[in-house]
Amino acid sequence: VMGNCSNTLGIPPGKGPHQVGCADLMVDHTVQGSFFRLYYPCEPSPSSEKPCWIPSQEYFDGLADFMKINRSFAERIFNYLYGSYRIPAFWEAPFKSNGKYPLVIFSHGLGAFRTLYSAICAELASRGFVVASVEHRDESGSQENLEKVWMYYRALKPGEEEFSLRNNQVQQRANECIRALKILDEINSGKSVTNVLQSEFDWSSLKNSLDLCKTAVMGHSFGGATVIETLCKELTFKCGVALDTWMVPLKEEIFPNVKQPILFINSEKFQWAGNIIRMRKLDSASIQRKMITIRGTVHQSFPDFTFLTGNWIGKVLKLKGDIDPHLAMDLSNKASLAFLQRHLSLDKDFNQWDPLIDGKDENLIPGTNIHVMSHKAPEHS
Ligand SMILES: CCN(CC)CCN(C[C@]12C[C@](c3ccc(C(F)(F)F)cc3)(C1)C2)C(=O)Cn1c(SCc2ccc(F)cc2)nc(=O)c2c1C=CC2
Repeated sequence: VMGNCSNTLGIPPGKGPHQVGCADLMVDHTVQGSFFRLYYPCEPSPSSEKPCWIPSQEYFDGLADFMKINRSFAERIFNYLYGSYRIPAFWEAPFKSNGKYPLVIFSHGLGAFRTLYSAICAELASRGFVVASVEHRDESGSQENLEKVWMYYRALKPGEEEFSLRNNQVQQRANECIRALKILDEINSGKSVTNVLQSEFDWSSLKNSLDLCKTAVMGHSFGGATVIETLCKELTFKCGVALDTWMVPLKEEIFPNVKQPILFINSEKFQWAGNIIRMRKLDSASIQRKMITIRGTVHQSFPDFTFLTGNWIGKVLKLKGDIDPHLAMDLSNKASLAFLQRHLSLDKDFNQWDPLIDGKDENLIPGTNIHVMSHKAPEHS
């Protein structure tokens, strides 16, 4: 793990009643395996510490590759800027057994990895969800794999057809979300699981603690496309929350097969007409499909970076929008909680935020800010 991660400021902790713990599970090193970080309601445990936000140096290398910058230069920059941050959760704190919790599977964006959305995952866990943030092995992220051989983000080869690569990747990503669900289903029914990572966490303490009838899938950008692909493949997922979705990897012919409710939460700056038009093709008279846009946000307003960079650098690197990042994250999380309560039939008080699902807030736009010509292009065009 990294050096002195002294900075507990930065990423905001969950606002709900539960303390949050986190633990990593890697079932096996093959591509058939599964690797995710679990965020869960935990017993107060002063002895546990909050782990570093970036688990190991190789993640900085993965980020450097992704951003096409020199690795050693990036390592120095990232260590200086981000090396000291912790995530708002207690490492391997004892699981709080308290009835059955609903489950959310989270899918990260292109070039990202399982720890970068901890503000979202920790908030949900503090509200009484168990959240599995999957680490995808489709070479769209950076992660440890195959006996610690690293599979870095793979840039497109010249001439490689982006769509077929991305569609294959989104299928693999969906399968990884479904595998994580299956593994948690086995743990829930008391099956013992071997964790290839050194971990003191007692995974058997999760036995009978998940209500798998109340399962949702959530994701950012490429992870938003993964939400749609996963809903299509696995009906156990009752609904989806898609954050600033990148619709490019998806085949439109699967859209009629998606039967579950979806909440699209978009940033103001990332979206474009073609992408919105494809989201609109998922509109349905019979299945609830909602869309809201958060004023003053950018694509990176959803991952944790948005909290960790000073205003000046954050704006230049487009990691921050004009809106206060805490306010933007609050609106996104509360709208998500209200939508999850509605479609997982939870008996909580998240329905207090129902107006946000309809964009009723001064910092929200119902639907989108992108003007999409509503008429269809003439057939003969
Ligand atoms: C030139 C590279 N070129 C690659 C195709 C474009 C790179 N890019 C814009 C970036 C990510 C950026 C970023 C991160 C992190 C710092 C840091 F300094 F804070 F570390 C800075 C700057 C560079 C903003 C995106 O790809 C945007 N994006 C993302 S970003 C997900 C992510 C990745 C790494 C993170 F650390 C946090 C979040 N996920 C997607 O699923 C999709 C897209 C676009 C379409 C689909």
